[in-house]
Amino acid sequence: MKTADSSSRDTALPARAEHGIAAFVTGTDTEIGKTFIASALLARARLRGLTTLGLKPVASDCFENHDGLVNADALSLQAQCEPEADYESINPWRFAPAIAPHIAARQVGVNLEVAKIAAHVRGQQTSAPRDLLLVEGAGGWRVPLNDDEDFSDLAIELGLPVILVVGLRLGCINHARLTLEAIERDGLEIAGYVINHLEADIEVSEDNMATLSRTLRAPCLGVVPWMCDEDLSNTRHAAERAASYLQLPCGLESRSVHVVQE
Ligand SMILES: Nc1ncnc2c1ncn2[C@@H]1O[C@H](COP(=O)(O)OP(=O)(O)OP(=O)(O)O)[C@@H](O)[C@H]1O
Ligand SMILES: C[C@H](N)[C@H](N)CCCCCC(=O)O
Ligand SMILES: [Mg+2]
Repeated sequence: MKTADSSSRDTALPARAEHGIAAFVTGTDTEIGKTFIASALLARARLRGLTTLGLKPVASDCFENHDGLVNADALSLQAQCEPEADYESINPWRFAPAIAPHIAARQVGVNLEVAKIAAHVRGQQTSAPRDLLLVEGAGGWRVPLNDDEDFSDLAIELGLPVILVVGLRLGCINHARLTLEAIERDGLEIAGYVINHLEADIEVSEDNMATLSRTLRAPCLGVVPWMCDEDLSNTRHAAERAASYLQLPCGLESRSVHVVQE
């Protein structure tokens, strides 16, 4: 049984997005919560009855499992895909070392190219269209893919609006402002930013957040608290919990309704 938002019970099917929304997820740095927030946004969409797909087209820091080389980010995004998506389509380019992807690729003789990666993403959009598609980069906005192209060029080639995840720590105000300036200068729409707490409590966090809100001229899609280890042990549950602090981008929030599975 399905229930509409604000706990009023309603068996009607959720309002579906008229057109799918796709966005590129970048961050103020590496390890600041892009995957965590992207997974939470996908979880929010899924819980509202929308179809979802999360892609991590290029990943370094991969490990071997029974399926071969896999990456934790891609697995986290895969867990939020509705309907399910196969691993290969989520993360076709994967490299073991936990280093910058262009260097990891070069070490094994692979040249990462925007045109090929963009073609893969477009192929997914066409063959498996979803209400919400999120494409996660790696590290920050200007991380290279090769000697001439950056992850930002991939977002530009795809013409995707950008979601900026701001990892709340000392230094993030500068990183967030510079990143938004760069995205604007690159001519892309900013779908919004998310403030993600990287510690239980940082000094003057309210003042930092007020400064971010004053200086980042973009919609704030949410402020996600630091979650303790017990909450993170189940990644699907953690994403669903974080989802409650977020709004979906690009008008998707108002085009969907909360659905509770019984
Ligand atoms: N709000 C939070 N509460 C608790 N842990 C968090 C939170 N946000 C992120 N983390 C943890 O911080 C680590 C880094 O987050 P995440 O992997 O999402 O970073 P990233 O920006 O995607 O990194 P990369 O550049 O490697 O893709 C992960 O272990 C994640 O579970
Ligand atoms: C391995 C790591 N966690 C990320 N996936 C890749 C981060 C690349 C950062 C490159 C840089 O800006 O120096
Ligand atoms: Mg990540």
